[in-house]
Amino acid sequence: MLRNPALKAVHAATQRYVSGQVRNYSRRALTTLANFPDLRMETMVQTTTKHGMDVIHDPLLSKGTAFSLSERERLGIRGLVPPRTQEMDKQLQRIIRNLRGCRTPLEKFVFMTALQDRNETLYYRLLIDNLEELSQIIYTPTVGEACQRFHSIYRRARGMYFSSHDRGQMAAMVHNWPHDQVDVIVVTDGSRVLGLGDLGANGMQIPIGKLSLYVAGGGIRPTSILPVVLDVGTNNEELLNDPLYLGMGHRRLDGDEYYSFVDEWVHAIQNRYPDALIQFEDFKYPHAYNLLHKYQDKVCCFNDDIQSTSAVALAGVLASLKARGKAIDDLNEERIVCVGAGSAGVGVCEGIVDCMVEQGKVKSRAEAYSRIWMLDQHGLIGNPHLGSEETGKRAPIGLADRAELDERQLQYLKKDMHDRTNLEDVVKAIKPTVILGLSGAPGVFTEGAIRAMAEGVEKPVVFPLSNPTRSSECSAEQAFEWTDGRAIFASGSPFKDVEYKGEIRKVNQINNAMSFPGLGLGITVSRATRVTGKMFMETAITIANMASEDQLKNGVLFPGVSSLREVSKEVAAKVCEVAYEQGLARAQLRQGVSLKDVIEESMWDPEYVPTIRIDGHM
Ligand SMILES: O=C([O-])CC(=O)C(=O)O
Ligand SMILES: [Mg+2]
Repeated sequence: MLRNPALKAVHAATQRYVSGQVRNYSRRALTTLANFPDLRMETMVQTTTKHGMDVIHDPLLSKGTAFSLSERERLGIRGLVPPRTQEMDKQLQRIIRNLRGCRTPLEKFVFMTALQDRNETLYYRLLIDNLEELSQIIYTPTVGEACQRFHSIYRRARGMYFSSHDRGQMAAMVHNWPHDQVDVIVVTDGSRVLGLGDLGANGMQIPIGKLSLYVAGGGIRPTSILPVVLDVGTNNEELLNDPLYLGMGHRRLDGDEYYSFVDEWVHAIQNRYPDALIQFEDFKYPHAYNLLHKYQDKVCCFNDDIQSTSAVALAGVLASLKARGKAIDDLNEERIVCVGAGSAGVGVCEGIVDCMVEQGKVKSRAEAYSRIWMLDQHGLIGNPHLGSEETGKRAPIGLADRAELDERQLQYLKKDMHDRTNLEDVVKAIKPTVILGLSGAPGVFTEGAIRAMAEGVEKPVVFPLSNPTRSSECSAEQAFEWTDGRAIFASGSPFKDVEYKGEIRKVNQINNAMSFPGLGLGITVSRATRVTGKMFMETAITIANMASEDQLKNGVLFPGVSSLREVSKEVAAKVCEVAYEQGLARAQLRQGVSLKDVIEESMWDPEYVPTIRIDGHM
């Protein structure tokens, strides 16, 4: 069909042009490129109507000092950059040296942002080649600090803001975004940024960081992503009183006003980008759930904190079963304590319950719920009508009104235990095999609780999953110390491996970053119309099966962040498979080409490609 001959013709034209055989780029090839924008990537050229400084100052076009002499000529930038053409490897050397010279993680963050604003190709090359080191800067944990300081370190526009004074205008505003093709949108209202609470419009760094991982880890193109903040105000007094704060200076909208605001935005986006995947990020409970339920059957969307966190936590628990010599479908035999009853906590536990039901070893959903003990900031979600005398230590009475618990949280209510029983007493009573932290409350995994857990089981599974590092429920060192080195450990933010009595103990990172880039890639490639629970369940199982026997024996549950592109390919292939199975995929399967090959081909890889200047009349 059109594709192959067209591809070949454009290739040949590029060759002739780049090698200097012809002065002008073939008009025919240009017309093809103009008509089929997708070909630009496959044929490894970038086209532009820009000229001179406009080329240099466009981070999507700029190659810095790497423009070839003939490109400098064609693009009118001869003399505007230093004379020596420097290849990417030399640029990387310089950048790395400067980056490592920064004193603090936040300085590195500012440095990386500046690079992204100058030259995105170089930024993504650097990120991909140093994912483990740099994801800790542009993503968790440093991104947390960058959000807290957003209004002090702000330099340059990126992403879109829709604020309370934009009501009625959003459908028009979306057209201000400069790209016609958008595949993935990450949106936050900044109401619960990681475990740091309400940070209002400062939350913008989160969508930006997540989308950088979509590009670096999932091969989505940098022109096809859109970071968004819905600025519905903030209840953070410090920000409200800070004259440098950049968001709306009023308290948060709530109730109908809030939901109709979000609704206007979703409609506006759907109007211009009907196929884009929308990732809801860092919305507080219960808004997170309500929005998910409102839109998940109507729009291609998901909630990262509820669903991706759930998939990776489930993957961790399943892999830990293997690491403990059990079968992956023995999940129903676990006793799981979950500290945290917000969007992430409830999401993770629902994922575990779904999986138990799917595995078919529980008689009912209620039985699956009975295997999980959930605590919120006041203690166990238990029975308020049991006598209170003999429970021991309890949270101060009167702090909480249990009426605030909703149907979802109440599924976990334990009738035979006192309401608000503290963690240590819960652990002593039930001897959990797994403890999950999704509370955002630093240090809530106390020494007493973890030691009590280690008394009850041979290999305690300890997963403090709150982000960033300072919100972690305990540190890796503490977990190994308190369990005599026996813990199987994973945290949401990275910790270094721990040396315990002369031996290395492995630290795993369970972060939704293992899941969302692959999911987005799978959705984009299959052009799926919806995101489904089955996709997340299969994602979890795929990730859980990635570690080798040897790795599992050594406490490694799955590959680390440095293998994110590999993990994403596997996840994407699975997501595609489910999309076709469920009849949600719109992309045609290509005869004789495996899904994995299609996925691999479609992943963007940051390399400099010839820049072709076209005139504005094309
Ligand atoms: O951003 C992260 O590291 C994971 C996440 O979604 C959260 O903690 O809210
Ligand atoms: Mg999040």
